[in-house]
Amino acid sequence: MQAKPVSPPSRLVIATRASRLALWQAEHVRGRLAQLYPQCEVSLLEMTTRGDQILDRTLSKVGGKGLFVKELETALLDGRADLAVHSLKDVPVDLTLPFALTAVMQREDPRDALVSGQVDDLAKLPAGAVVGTSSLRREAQIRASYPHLEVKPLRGNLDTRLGKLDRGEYAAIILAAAGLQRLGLASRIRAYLSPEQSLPSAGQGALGIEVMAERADLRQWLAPLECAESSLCTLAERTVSAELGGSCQVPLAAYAQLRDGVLNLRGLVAQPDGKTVIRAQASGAPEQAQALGRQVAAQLLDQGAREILAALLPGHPASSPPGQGPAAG
Ligand SMILES: NCc1[nH]cc(CCC(=O)O)c1CC(=O)O
Repeated sequence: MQAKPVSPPSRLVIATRASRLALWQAEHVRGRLAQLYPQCEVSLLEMTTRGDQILDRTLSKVGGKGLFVKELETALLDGRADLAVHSLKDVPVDLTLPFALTAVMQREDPRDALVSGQVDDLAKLPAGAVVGTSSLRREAQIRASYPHLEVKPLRGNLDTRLGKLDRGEYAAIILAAAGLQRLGLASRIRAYLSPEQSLPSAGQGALGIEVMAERADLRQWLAPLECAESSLCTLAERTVSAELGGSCQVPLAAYAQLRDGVLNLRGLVAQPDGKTVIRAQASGAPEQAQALGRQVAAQLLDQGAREILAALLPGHPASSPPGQGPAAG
């Protein structure tokens, strides 16, 4: 039986954070929707989230899970907005009913980027030079490769972070290439870090659209925004995070690529000081995205991630020996 066709929407409201990057992303979705549904009036509902307000501490210490997402979800719940646009890497892996991640859009550049007034390579910085990032994932990978550098926290939106670099507080900073490119700031990028140098975060560079799961109408309207390849790659990546507990208090990276019909997934767990870095990878059919994610997570745990997680997150299920945690879902 065919699904009953729904008439196109006459009005859609997009919930978004009010940062310049978030607004660019929401406008991007608005543009796509305007093309698909020319009769539809699409507007933005700008919101400030806890993640935007807390600037004095690193998010990992605040317990960052969903900090950029929660407020937008209240707008979906009470009907002020129909959809929320997120950077996928900020969307918790345990997002669950009544909400649903309904579309992952085509991923742009997933890489981390080096921004600096001084060098185009971290290796060229003198001992003790200060590198800015608040991501434990970036910090651990920098410390592992460049133990002579100092890593200091760097918070705030993109403009704030670049301002701090320009005022000389850091010799270099690391940011997601996608954010800089979206805001027309690609000229600030001095070098792109390869996945070998800095394995990206699960979902980095992709946008995710969240709705109330019950809105079947919306899910049908938004389906054309979905990118099958980005969806499979980020599903594999997010499965790694989910299996390892999905915390941003752990240096954790996962990056998948689809090439010639084969999905290749890499994962990494590290100690924040970079003294131990554990890597795993697996390849298979794209339909196996979730299985590959579980496989990479299991390899990481077996190779020592379990001890790292146990030290960083005492009592977490992923840190207990096999068989003692809850069944993986
Ligand atoms: N954690 C904040 C955040 N969330 C998404 C991006 C960049 C855009 C993206 O990855 O899609 C950034 C900034 C950064 O990491 O430099």
